Amino acid sequence: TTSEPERELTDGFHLLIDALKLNDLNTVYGVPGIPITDLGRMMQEEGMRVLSFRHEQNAGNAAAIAGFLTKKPGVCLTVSAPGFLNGLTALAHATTNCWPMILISGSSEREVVDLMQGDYEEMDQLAIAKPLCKAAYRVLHAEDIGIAVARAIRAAVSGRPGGVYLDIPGALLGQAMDAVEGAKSLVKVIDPAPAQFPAPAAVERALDVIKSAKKPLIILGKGAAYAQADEVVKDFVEKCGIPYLPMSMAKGLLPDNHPQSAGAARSLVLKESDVVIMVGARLNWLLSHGKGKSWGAPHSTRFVQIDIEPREMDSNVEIAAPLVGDIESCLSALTEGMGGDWKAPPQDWLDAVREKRDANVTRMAPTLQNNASPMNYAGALGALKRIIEKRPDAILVNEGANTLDFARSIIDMYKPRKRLDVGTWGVMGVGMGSAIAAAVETGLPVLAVEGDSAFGFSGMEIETICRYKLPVCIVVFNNNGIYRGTDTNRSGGEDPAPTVFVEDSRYDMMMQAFGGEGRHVTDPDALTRAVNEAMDSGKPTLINAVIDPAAGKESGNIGNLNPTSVVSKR
Ligand SMILES: Nc1ncnc2c1ncn2[C@@H]1O[C@H](COP(=O)(O)OP(=O)(O)O)[C@@H](O)[C@H]1O
Ligand SMILES: Cc1ncc(Cc2csc(CCOP(=O)(O)OP(=O)(O)O)c2C)c(N)n1
Ligand SMILES: [Mg+2]
Repeated sequence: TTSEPERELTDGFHLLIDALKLNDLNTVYGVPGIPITDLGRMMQEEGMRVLSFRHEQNAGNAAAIAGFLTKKPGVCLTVSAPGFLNGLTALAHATTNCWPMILISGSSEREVVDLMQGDYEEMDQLAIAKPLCKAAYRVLHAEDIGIAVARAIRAAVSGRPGGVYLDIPGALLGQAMDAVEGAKSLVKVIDPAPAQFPAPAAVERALDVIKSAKKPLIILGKGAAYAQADEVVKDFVEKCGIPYLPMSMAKGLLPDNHPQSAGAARSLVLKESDVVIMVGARLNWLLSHGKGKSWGAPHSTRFVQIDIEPREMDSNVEIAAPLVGDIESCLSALTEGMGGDWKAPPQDWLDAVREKRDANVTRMAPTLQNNASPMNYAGALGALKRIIEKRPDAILVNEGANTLDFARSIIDMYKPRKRLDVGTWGVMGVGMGSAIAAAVETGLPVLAVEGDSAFGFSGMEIETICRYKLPVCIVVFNNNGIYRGTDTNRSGGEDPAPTVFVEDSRYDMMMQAFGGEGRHVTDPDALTRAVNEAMDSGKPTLINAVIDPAAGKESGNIGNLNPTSVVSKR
């Protein structure tokens, strides 16, 4: 009898790897452990880049930012239960910011979880993930891995991008199947984020509203940055001649020193504009929900809103001209519809905006040139502003309260997707994950400007940065505390106030512990020298920048969001 030729087999491990690689997902951010330790080793063996972190939240934040920067889902890989939960915060953060990300977590077998029999790191992860992300799937059979990965990719990048959870029970990885059948089960996703064209009637309506404006304003949001339609955005803004306000992570879509930039005249343009064109930006808390004292009289502003998500319209205030579609398609249609005889906005409006902006810039300029020691925010950030001006390709990561708010207005950006910060939530702890992903995905130098509290959330990843020898220069604005370093314990007791840290701590010495470069500076000139040296060397560097503990203010610019007690102290 002629024996059957040995059938070649594949298994869940290899099908998952092949499915990711087939779809050009070759980088994974994660923390190893049961049941995915060998998966990470095999990914590396198959030529994927596997970056191993010290905490899954930072790996997830890296995957989230990778999604924002590349328009492909960033992939985070974790163990079950606690590892999954650590990654889930980042998955929810990605979803809140409309960035594509896939969290792949190992999990326990269904039969044990559903009977709650107490497995190692047991948790009903799929159920827990569902409400916190855009889509969540579980795979039970090896032959379904191909379609599951395809679904996860399409769910992450189509329409409004977001986070997707993919649940991988341990036993799935070991499931074997015929290699030929396995290869046939894989799916290369076709056109996962299709262009979505606006309806011609919606374009007409929007143009009519814009034409009627006496004081128009464009607000560019991080959706416009994410879209990577940079030339289309620039052409639209310059053709219509309307002043624009970039939201934090949209800075650099046009250079912040562009003649139409109204960044330094934010208060005036929000209050005075009569038509506002939202481009990939939401009227959420960051824009006072489109109402109240930051804006003109109630219902006096008419909104044109460009967004891929139809349900975003009327979320906070009435939208006079909803334009549903992707940024590129919508702006191209508007630009085309403007035709050749488009009238620029009234000159008195353009003059008012420009005069206000230039007056504010002129008033601020001298404060940015001070060499005070210990430093204040303006002096330290003035130095970093001048460095970024000379290094427009560098990526700036930024988090903190005062460290965030002052940097956002002081450090101009000149190119798209160069400023990575706390996003829609205002969440602390995204710094090191963002810095690692920025360096890995772009190969460009990264300057991370961190409040000392913000740095503390993800600071252990400086070992990760040293281990992968990433070109990241971290500047810790050390004011000995959260918002300030001068708070005192109101009870008069021994313990320090909840918002202060050890005095004169030396974060630079932490970096030296892992072989990185550590510097300690107390004035802007020394800060300038240290940052330039770090960015020229490309070596992992941490600069401990001493900031006057009294220089900050509670919660930076958003202290008003804090509830206050009306009960007098007993
Ligand atoms: N390619 C795209 N085309 C159109 N809208 C997009 C695209 N990508 C994301 N968006 C939308 O952009 C908006 C981003 O808003 P938001 O995160 O509030 O920005 P910002 O905080 O900068 O104002 C979201 O409502 C999202 O649906
Ligand atoms: C996950 C999470 N936990 C707490 C908080 C609340 C917060 C907002 S800003 C901030 C740190 C501010 O201090 P820092 O030293 O970084 O900056 P500076 O003002 O220059 O001194 C905290 C703790 C948030 N936003 N997210
Ligand atoms: Mg601080």
